[in-house]
Amino acid sequence: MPAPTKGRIGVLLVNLGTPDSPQTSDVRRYLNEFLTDGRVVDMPAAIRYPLFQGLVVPLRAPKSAKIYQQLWTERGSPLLYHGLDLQKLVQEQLGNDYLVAFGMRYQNPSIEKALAELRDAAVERIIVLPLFPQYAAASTGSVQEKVMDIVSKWWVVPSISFISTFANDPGFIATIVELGKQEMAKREYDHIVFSYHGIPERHVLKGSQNGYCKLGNCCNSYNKNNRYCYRAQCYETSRQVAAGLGLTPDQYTVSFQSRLQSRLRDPWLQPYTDEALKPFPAKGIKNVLAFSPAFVADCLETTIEVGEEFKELFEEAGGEHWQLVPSLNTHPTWVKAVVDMIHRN
Ligand SMILES: C=CC1=C(C)c2cc3[nH]c(cc4nc(cc5[nH]c(cc1n2)c(C)c5CCC(=O)O)C(CCC(=O)O)=C4C)c(C)c3C=C
Ligand SMILES: [Fe+2]
Ligand SMILES: [Fe+2]
Repeated sequence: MPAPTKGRIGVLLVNLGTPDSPQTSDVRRYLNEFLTDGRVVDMPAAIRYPLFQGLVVPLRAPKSAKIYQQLWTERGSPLLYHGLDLQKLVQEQLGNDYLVAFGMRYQNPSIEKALAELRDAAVERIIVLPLFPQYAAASTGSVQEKVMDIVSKWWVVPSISFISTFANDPGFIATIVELGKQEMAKREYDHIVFSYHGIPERHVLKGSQNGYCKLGNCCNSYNKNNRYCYRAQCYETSRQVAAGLGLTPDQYTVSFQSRLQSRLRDPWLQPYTDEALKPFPAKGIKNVLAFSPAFVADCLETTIEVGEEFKELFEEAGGEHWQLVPSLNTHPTWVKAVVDMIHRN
């Protein structure tokens, strides 16, 4: 009997999500879905839903909508169109043996729709690449949970694998180094900042395997004990990029941004970027180059928070030049890095 012909391999690229439009109603819908995810806000559901849907989101949505209006382009949200462009380029390079779909964890295009495309094409197996370089239970973990939730309800459950972290992937690092070198060729910088999306310290401790991670020196090396520790991965990405740029440890700072202020005042990973940059000018650091290596595409957290808000804070503190390095977006080295990760999987 002839062996069945080989099927196509399904690839699912997933990013976090963005509102359908910058109107308050769409931002509210997005934030409601995002902030009631138990992996993002890890409170009991009986408190999380009324607190966030009833109080936090209604207050936050109009303010966030104004920021999204600043970010929005003719093509819509950068996180979305860069994702769709990446999908197209990766598909072209992988060729017809693969089918590449793109989905968002929150809002659209949904993961349900993207997975249905792969199922309808009868792919042989599925490789899922959450587009978060450093594993966090709130980002990568949430995508994994959602994908497993959906696929587990299919009558035929295909083989499925996840690329859970690429914090030190050579192609990922090489792209950031290339982008950094381009900026460093234009002018001299006194200092480099690697600003990562923050998470509550509690999330790091909850994810600590064998009690290894204690928010101390444990994260200073990246090893089999802290492979999925978000903080250790952020340091690892920074070390690798710094090595590629020929920086010594005193020439760069690793810090964390975007903390969700709450009355609970639970600590997030520190130092906080907005606080870390303020003393720079007084120390003679007047020109700063800032990287956002937790994001593979430009979004609110890079363009607005790092590119505009931190720049303003830095200048208010006496700084002269604050420059954001653009995200990887569809840089050819990054597209190839994604293709290589899929081939290796
Ligand atoms: C890099 C991966 C991300 C992690 C980890 C993460 C954790 C996390 N985020 C929030 C709260 C918010 N994040 C928001 C925006 C946002 N977050 C990520 C990525 C990670 N978040 C991205 C790519 C974006 C940008 C989306 C875009 O449309 O451009 C927002 C919304 C913006 C706002 O209203 O200010 C919130 C809120 C928490 C609480 C958290 C971990 C616990
Ligand atoms: Fe976030
Ligand atoms: Fe750690």
